[in-house]
Amino acid sequence: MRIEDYALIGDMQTAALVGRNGSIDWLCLPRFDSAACFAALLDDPRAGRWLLAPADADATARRRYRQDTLVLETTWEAEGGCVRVLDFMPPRVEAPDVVRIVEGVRGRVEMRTELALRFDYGSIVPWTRQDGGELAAVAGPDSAWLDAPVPLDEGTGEGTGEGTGEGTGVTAARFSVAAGDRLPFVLTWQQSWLPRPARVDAFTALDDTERTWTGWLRDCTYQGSRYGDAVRRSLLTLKALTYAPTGGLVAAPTTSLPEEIGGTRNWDYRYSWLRDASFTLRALLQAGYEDEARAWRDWLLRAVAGDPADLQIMYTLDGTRRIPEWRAEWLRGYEGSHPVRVGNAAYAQVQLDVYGEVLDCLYQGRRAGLHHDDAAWDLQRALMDYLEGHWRDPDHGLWEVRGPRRHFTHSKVLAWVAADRMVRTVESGDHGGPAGRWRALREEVHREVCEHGYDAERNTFTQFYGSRGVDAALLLIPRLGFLPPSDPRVAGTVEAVRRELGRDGLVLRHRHDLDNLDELTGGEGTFLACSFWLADALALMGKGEEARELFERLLGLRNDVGLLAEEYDTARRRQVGNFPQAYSHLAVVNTAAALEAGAPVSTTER
Ligand SMILES: OC[C@H]1O[C@H](O[C@H]2O[C@H](CO)[C@@H](O)[C@H](O)[C@H]2O)[C@H](O)[C@@H](O)[C@@H]1O
Repeated sequence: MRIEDYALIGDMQTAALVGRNGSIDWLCLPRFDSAACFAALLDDPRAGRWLLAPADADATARRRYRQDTLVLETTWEAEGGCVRVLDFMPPRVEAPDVVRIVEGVRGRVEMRTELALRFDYGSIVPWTRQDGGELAAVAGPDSAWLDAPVPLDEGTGEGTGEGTGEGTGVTAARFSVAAGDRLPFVLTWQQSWLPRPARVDAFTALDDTERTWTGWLRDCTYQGSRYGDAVRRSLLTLKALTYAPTGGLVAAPTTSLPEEIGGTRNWDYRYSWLRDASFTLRALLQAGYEDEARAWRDWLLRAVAGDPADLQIMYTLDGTRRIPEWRAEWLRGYEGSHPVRVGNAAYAQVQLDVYGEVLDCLYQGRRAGLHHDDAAWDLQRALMDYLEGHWRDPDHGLWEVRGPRRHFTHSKVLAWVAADRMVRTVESGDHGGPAGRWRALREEVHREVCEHGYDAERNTFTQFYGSRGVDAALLLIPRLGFLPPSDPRVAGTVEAVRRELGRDGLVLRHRHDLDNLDELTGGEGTFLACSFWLADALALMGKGEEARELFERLLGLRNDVGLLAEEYDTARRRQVGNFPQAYSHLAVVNTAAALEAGAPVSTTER
């Protein structure tokens, strides 16, 4: 199945991907970054999945989310009639649950279900048994129960013709659903040494789940009407990527969905990047969500506590610093794209832009009315002190290139942002600090960037000092307030990005074939967030019509339930990269808000 054939359900601690064919092919329990118990997404059904669909192979499905919720509703037209399946994960009380309710709509439809639990990323077939009328499965630290309203044929699954079958630990059932029937299936997980958690009533859980999501969205202050639906779906998606117990945020709930089909640029995004989280929080703040911003700020204070020299660009959801990267060699990868990576070695990289991202986010939070205590300001000062001594260092840049460190122009621009936001905070009278020194630093960084990061002959800022390439991140220059949109260097850079990185109207983030940027082979799709940034830059430059056209084209790339991956392959016309990706969804919110307000404003003007 294509990446866009999946929909997301989640409980703000983990998430699952449900395929258009009724199969849940990805689920990590109990947390986003735990091992997957369904990993068919990255291999085939033998790596674990849960299918629930009409037995009729020619049945057709229509999907949507119920109102403003994460309850997925799939309506099947099949031989004999019509059925509806509701898939969701209720707000977590004791343990994670996946609930699937089958509702007969018309006539009588034959259904089938096949459950193949495969703990530890598809590698462990649990021991299963019938226990008090339900299926119980256990292996090592994991146990799970399937509470089903129909008799289950345990261990003798009929097989799907796709690799699962008798004797391979597939639990299956066939049953029929008549109009008016409502059949609830509940899968529950628990650590294997603990007793079975209390049973969840599926219908009560449905009400609770709907109430939770619609209640959350009721607090949204976003006013726009033209793009309101898209913005609400993106906000819900961003919220679904937050880890409620700590306030951390994952960049995406998946690992190793490839940036190029069949390629090797496959990464694990189930961690909290300071950059992605800062961007996300600015988008949520813009829509009035202060609680999330406050929770993340507290997460940040805990995660980065200590010496600012030890600041990492990413952490796990609980703030753990070490995220070793390894390969799940037994998984073939999405459509053969291997390796499948777990963990992310980028945690040890130096990416100096992160300081500017965090300081900008905290500055925006304060402007939005978020109360800041002295601990937050002390942290900001410590980060700024560190940056003052290190902004001249080479780094790996925001694209995390796995090659030598360089003087990335975007990283230096963000050093300017850091100094600028600190100066503005002092000027606003909120806090005290050496504003004069920071002002001088701001000047110095600006001068250096304009001297070394700009190629006058080509009239463009360059990816790094002396580089032949450009970088789509430079589209942010006017939005960040580094130069006004009317500056000819901004226009020149936007032109250069379109010329050198443009693909069918969208943009790559950079080119891999110039300057030996990294040691990896193969390419990647156009980067969706950067394509939104192009729309922002165009609007700022007074090209509102072009910006709107591009934005609406980007909205058209969302799947049938409004979701976007990280990238889009314009040649194959399909989404690529991890899915759904916070970067892409927060860009929907930011660009929509800016376009609906007339034209985007720089983050300093908001
Ligand atoms: O493709 C290169 C890099 O891709 C990942 O980084 C990207 O994802 C991060 C999370 O969304 C984002 O913060 C960063 O800007 C992106 O470039 C991956 O994590 C890296 O290891 C990889 O080198």
